[in-house]
Amino acid sequence: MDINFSPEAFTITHLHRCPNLVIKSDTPKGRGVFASAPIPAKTIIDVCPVLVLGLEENKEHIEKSSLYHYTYNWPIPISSPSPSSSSPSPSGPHSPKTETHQALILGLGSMFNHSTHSQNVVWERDIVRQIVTYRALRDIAEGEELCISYGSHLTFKDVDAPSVNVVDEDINQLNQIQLD
Ligand SMILES: C[S@@+](CC[C@H](N)C(=O)[O-])C[C@H]1O[C@@H](n2cnc3c(N)ncnc32)[C@H](O)[C@@H]1O
Repeated sequence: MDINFSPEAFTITHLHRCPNLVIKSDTPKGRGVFASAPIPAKTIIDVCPVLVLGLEENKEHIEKSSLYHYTYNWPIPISSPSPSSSSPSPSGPHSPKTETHQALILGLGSMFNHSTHSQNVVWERDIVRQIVTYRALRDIAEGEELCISYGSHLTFKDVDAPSVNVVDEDINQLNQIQLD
């Protein structure tokens, strides 16, 4: 049977993965992605498909499993309220409303560790295609770890963080992971 690969027949997402990468195990952050050769700024590191989770399955199953540490916020556009609704949107009348789901990022996306001060990889979500593209933020030297930012609410103790006395409030902040 012939399959029609013309652009009109499918939504095509072109994939790229930078070849200059290795995974190192047993680092202080667990496994991590490292450069096996220099990577110039703006290089596409990986294009990763995502698995968007339902709110219920995330709460009932994923949050209770080790997959919890591999999920990231994923905004889903929701339909706007009826024009007769009297309550204005807090972010303005024309802002699209979203519902925050969680998504499991496939490919290398789930292997990038967090760095607050040495982040060298940025990511971009494509909500419609359900893709995250990772790019080098600057030139990355051979041997350097490739790190993204998970944001400020971490679920673990950041091994890169300067050693200060952690107060209770800081510990409370370690209870949620999010990318933005
Ligand atoms: C998405 S996974 C990253 C891959 C993971 N290191 C592995 O071995 O599968 C997120 C987990 O990596 C670890 N991690 C990431 N960044 C870290 C950091 N800065 N300090 C300590 N642990 C980190 C934490 O255990 C976190 O829950």
